[in-house]
Amino acid sequence: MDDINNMWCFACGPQNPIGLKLKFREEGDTYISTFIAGPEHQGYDGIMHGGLVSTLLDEIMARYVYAKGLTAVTAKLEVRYRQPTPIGQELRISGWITSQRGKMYELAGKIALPDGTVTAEGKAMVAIKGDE
Ligand SMILES: CCCCCCCCCC(=O)SCCNC(=O)CCNC(=O)[C@H](O)C(C)(C)COP(=O)(O)OP(=O)(O)OC[C@H]1O[C@@H](n2cnc3c(N)ncnc32)[C@H](O)[C@@H]1OP(=O)(O)O
Repeated sequence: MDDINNMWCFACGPQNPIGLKLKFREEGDTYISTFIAGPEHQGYDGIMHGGLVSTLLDEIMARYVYAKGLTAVTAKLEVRYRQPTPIGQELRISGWITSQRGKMYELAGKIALPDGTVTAEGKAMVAIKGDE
């Protein structure tokens, strides 16, 4: 999982030509990204594909742990699709750590529209690989 190959991460790799190219920032104890889905990201017309909604949540949570310098993999992911996530609107994706026990972190995340409407919520268990 070296940084050269990580440049091809589907969600955040700058070299992946079909990737989502997410960028991140930390606000307090919350990790944030934004994304505007296009027609190529939809399932039903106008609605982002649920698998990609899951990808956004998976990424914001696991990558927050990775951003802390740890080699992190998602061990478990739960997604609640509250409302259809539209294409063409800026999505605010946020994630935060809720607990840690040994090598296992628990995180929560959500996706919100510009008006604050939450379209999806996630919970994840993120495991640290190796002796870190
Ligand atoms: C630029 C780079 C981008 C960085 C961001 C990355 C974002 C992408 C995130 C991903 O999508 S990563 C890809 C999807 N995930 C994987 O491929 C992970 C595959 N699974 C594994 O590698 C291992 O199963 C894992 C490291 C998660 C756990 O294996 P271990 O051998 O370390 O643990 P083990 O199975 O022995 O269990 C150790 C403890 O954790 C617990 N555990 C393991 N998996 C669990 C689980 N899923 N739920 C609950 N508990 C779990 C397990 O019960 C046990 O508890 P106890 O010690 O109390 O007995």
